[in-house]
Amino acid sequence: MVERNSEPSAQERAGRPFPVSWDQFHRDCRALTWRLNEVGPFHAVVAITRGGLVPAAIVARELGLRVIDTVCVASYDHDKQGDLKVLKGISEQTAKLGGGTGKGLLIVDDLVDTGKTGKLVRELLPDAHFATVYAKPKGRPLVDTYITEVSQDTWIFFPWDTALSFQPPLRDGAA
Ligand SMILES: O=P(O)(O)OC[C@H]1O[C@H](OP(=O)(O)OP(=O)(O)O)[C@H](O)[C@@H]1O
Ligand SMILES: Nc1nc2[nH]cnc2c(=O)[nH]1
Ligand SMILES: [Mg+2]
Repeated sequence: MVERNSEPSAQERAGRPFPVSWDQFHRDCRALTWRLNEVGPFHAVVAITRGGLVPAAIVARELGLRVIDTVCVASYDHDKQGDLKVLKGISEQTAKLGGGTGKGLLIVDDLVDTGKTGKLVRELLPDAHFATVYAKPKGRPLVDTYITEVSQDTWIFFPWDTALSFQPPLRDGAA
């Protein structure tokens, strides 16, 4: 565990682990697309980096969309949330497709937690449709479409951040 000072990280505060496999993530992204298919059509997908890139690729593939842009945001340093910074906004071409307000654009992220990232991107593109795969209660009101809600004290472990590892048997003190 990376610990930089004595303050507990967001991950430690969350406590309840929710590991997601590639298979599960793919299934959840497909389920998200089923819902989005009823809402569209969309002109383009806007992925919130970096976590939004993976679901954005799957959703774009399923919806037949080939224009994919990014809003690049830096906030959590591993698992501690600092000030939000927009490192890159959408291109002029994508902004035009969204009529300046994001209408007809589909913003995709892996999850909303506190909602800070979602709020910032919604301010940039108020009329866009915002979809995430997972949602925690604080951020949920910001999202138009999501698949699975988890409690606020859950920490989601994504497959690109994790690896298979040995677990000791319950008898030997495993949690
Ligand atoms: O609702 P919030 O409390 O703002 O948290 C949600 C954001 O946190 C994670 O991204 P992170 O900032 O960790 O960066 P990453 O996508 O580059 O991993 C996640 O991918 C969301 O974008
Ligand atoms: N991986 C991961 N990143 C997050 N960023 C904010 N909340 C979470 C979470 O539950 N899991
Ligand atoms: Mg992110």
